[in-house]
Amino acid sequence: MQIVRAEEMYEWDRRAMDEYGREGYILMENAGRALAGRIREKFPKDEKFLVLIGGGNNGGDGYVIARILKDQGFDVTAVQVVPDEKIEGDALYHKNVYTKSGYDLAELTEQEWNRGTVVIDAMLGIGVKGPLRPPFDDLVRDVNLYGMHRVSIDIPSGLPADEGEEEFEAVKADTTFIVQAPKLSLFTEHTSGYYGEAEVVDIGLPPLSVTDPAREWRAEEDVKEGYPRLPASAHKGSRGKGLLIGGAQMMPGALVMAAKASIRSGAGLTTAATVPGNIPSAAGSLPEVMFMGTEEVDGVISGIDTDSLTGKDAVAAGIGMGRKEPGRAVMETLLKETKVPLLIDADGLYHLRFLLDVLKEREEVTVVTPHVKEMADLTGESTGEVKRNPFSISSKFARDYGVYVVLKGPHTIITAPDGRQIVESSGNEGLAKGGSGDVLTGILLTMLMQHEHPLEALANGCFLHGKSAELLTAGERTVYDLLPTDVVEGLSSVFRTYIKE
Ligand SMILES: NC(=O)C1=CN([C@@H]2O[C@H](COP(=O)(O)OP(=O)(O)OC[C@H]3O[C@@H](n4cnc5c(N)ncnc54)[C@H](O)[C@@H]3O)[C@@H](O)[C@H]2O)[C@@H](O)CC1
Ligand SMILES: [K+]
Repeated sequence: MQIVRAEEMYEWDRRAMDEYGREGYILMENAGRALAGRIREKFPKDEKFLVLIGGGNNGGDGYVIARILKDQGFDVTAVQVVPDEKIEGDALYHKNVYTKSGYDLAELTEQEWNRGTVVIDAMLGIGVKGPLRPPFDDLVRDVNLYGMHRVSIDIPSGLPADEGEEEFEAVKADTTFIVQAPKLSLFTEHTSGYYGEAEVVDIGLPPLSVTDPAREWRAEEDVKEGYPRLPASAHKGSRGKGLLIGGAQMMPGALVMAAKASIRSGAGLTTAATVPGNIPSAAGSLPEVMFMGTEEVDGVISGIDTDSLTGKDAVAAGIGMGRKEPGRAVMETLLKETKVPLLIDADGLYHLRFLLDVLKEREEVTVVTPHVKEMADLTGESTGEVKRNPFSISSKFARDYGVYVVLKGPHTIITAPDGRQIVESSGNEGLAKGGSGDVLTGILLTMLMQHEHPLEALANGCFLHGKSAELLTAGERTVYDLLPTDVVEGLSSVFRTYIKE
């Protein structure tokens, strides 16, 4: 499903009207009808609806919804919250249809606030700009104050559609019925909570009017269809030979988790390169993995034999390797000498910020997998800026350095060097734990070896990781006790449920 900025949504509407012959009032009728249909399915007939109608096309949707619910015998009070002269164009057309149907508009009194059980918020849509002006400022506060179920149309009134805005006041919806396509603010941390339970409603735009915004929200079906199948003749070479580099004397666990995740997600052969002192214990717990000692100074990796890169299908580096000086030279060597996809995570990202010019020179596929803080450090932005602008900041970094970016969070945003983006939303707060990222790195290493396109590889890898957590917490585990190592074991259920034919 495509994710749009407000201007892209307007462009779809414009194309539908100007190029594909749909009059604006017909689009509005279709939108309102589809939305009313979902409201009808969701709420029983004994609810008392209070529809708040604003002055733009969002209000126009409100008029259609109020009329259709009344046509169907629902108890609806409709209130136009702006003066008559503000209602124009398609919204005015539908206001007239509403009144000609014999339906009244009410004044918004204390009694109406108290009588309603469901408020339909059709006050402001994606056209909101700047701080709320009267009467919307008070109305938004009132909607949030009264104890009705709050249903927002398209977007909670007052909420920006796009990323970036820091200050706003908005309806805190319980349910939002989004028109046609999710907007960016559904995915940014400071705004997503306002949507409540969000559902996208298809309003039937002509398919040709829908242009590709190059931003996609992944659904389970996409993963199932796109996942590469293993040929019956699969051997370890066709599943991929991966190299993981990381771990320091005091941090053996990260590499062990990543290596285990890599083989559990289907790698043909995984080699783990780490400081020699860690190998006996790690090898004991992972008999399927090959181990290789690196050069070592003060308990951290200080050099790697570049021959070990030969014959590998992908390399992942940086987890648990520490931030001491010698690591930087190791990362520099890897950036220069790795001729296959190279994934950089964790402490590797710390070193990378001093090696951005080397990164820019690198020609082969490179993947960085930062969380918000690491992204902030890489780009020099504050964490607040990254949280508010995850789409554009990822996109800029990906384009500037020609890399794939996996910006990890409740909605992970995966960006290709050409700016194409996929949002993967599976997973839950049980994953917010040390070690989760290491497991993801192991999975992504395997995915990079098995998929033709890195963007697909990364999206599917994030899906496996997130779904594993979801399936586990739907069963024996909870978000409190879920461990990264459980997520590795949970991969079996994800493959069985979603991938296996
Ligand atoms: N053909 C179309 O145009 C369609 C429009 N749709 C609906 O139309 C909406 C967008 O319509 P509009 O572009 O008219 O925009 P809105 O309905 O979001 O709002 C525009 C109105 O809000 C006022 N406003 C903006 N910022 C304000 C602020 N800070 N304080 C107070 N008032 C403010 C403006 O003066 C204007 O009257 C979508 O969200 C969607 O609900 C959908 O029905 C799909 C079809
Ligand atoms: K709204």
